[in-house]
Amino acid sequence: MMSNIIEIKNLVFGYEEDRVLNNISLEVKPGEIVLIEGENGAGKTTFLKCMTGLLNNGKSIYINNKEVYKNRYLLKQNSFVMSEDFLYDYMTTNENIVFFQKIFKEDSVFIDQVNQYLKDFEIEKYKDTLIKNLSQGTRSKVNLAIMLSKKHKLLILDEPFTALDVNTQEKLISLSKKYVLSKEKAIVMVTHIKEFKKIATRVVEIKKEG
Ligand SMILES: Nc1ncnc2c1ncn2[C@@H]1O[C@H](COP(=O)(O)OP(=O)(O)OP(=O)(O)O)[C@@H](O)[C@H]1O
Repeated sequence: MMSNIIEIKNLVFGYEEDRVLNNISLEVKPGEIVLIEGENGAGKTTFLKCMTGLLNNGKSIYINNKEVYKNRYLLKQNSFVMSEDFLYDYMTTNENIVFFQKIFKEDSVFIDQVNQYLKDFEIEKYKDTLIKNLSQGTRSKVNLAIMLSKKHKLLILDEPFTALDVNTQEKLISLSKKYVLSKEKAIVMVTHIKEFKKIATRVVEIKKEG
């Protein structure tokens, strides 16, 4: 029996009084690419943020049969690319990489891997540039290089392509296919890009409340 990478059990969440997510459950297995669909405002981003622990403190989210709430170290196996990144504007690309290595408690393999992605994405020349001076697309690539290099079992993607060129989109798609084939990692994503939707192994719809 393959164990789940993550389980969401009866998740209920609302920002104020109104519920956005009402009793959502989902189990994700290694090798799956789950596409989350739903109309605008249905709660797709909210759902992904609950999965990452950015909202709701990890309540109702289970990794290794333990609730992330009170066991936040479990989040270590998640990596996520959301519409906003967490890069520091007044540090260079390189300084951000070293900073995130510390935050994620990664070893030197992490640095080598990020540098390889910088090469693959053809943005090596921006290593000593302040993040605030990068174009949106280059910035997204730096973030992606960092997040893909973090050790993870689950990659959470919320419209990661908005600022990415077709070349980088293709690289991310072929990387994702490897996740499916190796059956070691999984992806949960929200995207409107057709090419990326095609590689989903499952579609889950979130319905708007009320
Ligand atoms: N920070 C917030 N504070 C209060 N309400 C919020 C906040 N973020 C989102 N909402 C509300 O929660 C609901 C779900 O929003 P969410 O962004 O999760 O939907 P979505 O399905 O991702 O939408 P879209 O397809 O438009 O990106 C919406 O009614 C939205 O107005």
